[in-house]
Amino acid sequence: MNLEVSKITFRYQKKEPAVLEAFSAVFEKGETVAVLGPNGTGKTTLGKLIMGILQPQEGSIFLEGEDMKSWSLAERGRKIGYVMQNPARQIFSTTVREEIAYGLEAAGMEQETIREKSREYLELMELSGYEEAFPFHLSCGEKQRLVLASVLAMEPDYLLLDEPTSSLDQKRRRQLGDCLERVRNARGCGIILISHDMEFVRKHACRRIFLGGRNPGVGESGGDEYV
Ligand SMILES: Nc1ncnc2c1ncn2[C@@H]1O[C@H](COP(=O)(O)OP(=O)(O)OP(=O)(O)O)[C@@H](O)[C@H]1O
Repeated sequence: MNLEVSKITFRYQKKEPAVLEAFSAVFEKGETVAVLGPNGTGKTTLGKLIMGILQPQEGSIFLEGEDMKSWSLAERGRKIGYVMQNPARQIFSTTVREEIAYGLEAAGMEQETIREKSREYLELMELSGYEEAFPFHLSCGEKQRLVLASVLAMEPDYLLLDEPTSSLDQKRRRQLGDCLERVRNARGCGIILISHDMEFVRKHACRRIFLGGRNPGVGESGGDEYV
């Protein structure tokens, strides 16, 4: 059971150097893999390729052995919950309640289940009481937590989190870390964590992949891969 990125090459412009060249990686269910590297080394690009927002010029991405090339964004999104680097970009409803319910409704869940899941995940992200709030009036950290709540509520097989702690205070980072451990342990969720937050990575990642060569500030561990 895994998500396999196989020899992908991607460039934004034909004549420019490739951001990723023949890049391969395997992300197993039940493990948290951190994707690290200096600014501009292609971490967010890799996330967008996995989600199908970008298409590689070469190579393929397989989910449980199946090439996702022809999958729609929605099909990928049901399997892989994605929290963008700037989560405000993925909020489009006019209330917090509608935002979290949107994906659950699209997945055909009963209204009662939607209410229960919304309550559970808003509470988990400490957003109870914000149900009628206009999401664009929330603080950065609250928006990030709303997107996390919406994505977690879908209980996807994989989570792809691009800088999920960037707007969170220490307490919320800890809560997110605990929550990721829970979804990994309880449901065997595979977690891909794009992050510069080394404390968070050290604590929660089982394995680390470095883009753009070695990162001397980090210290090596047995499972590190340098690409
Ligand atoms: N839409 C785009 N068009 C052209 N070039 C782009 C585009 N998006 C990103 N790039 C370039 O691709 C390279 C990789 O960008 P990317 O955002 O994937 O890096 P990153 O490792 O996530 O960086 P950071 O750590 O700063 O978030 C950078 O040189 C960036 O300028």
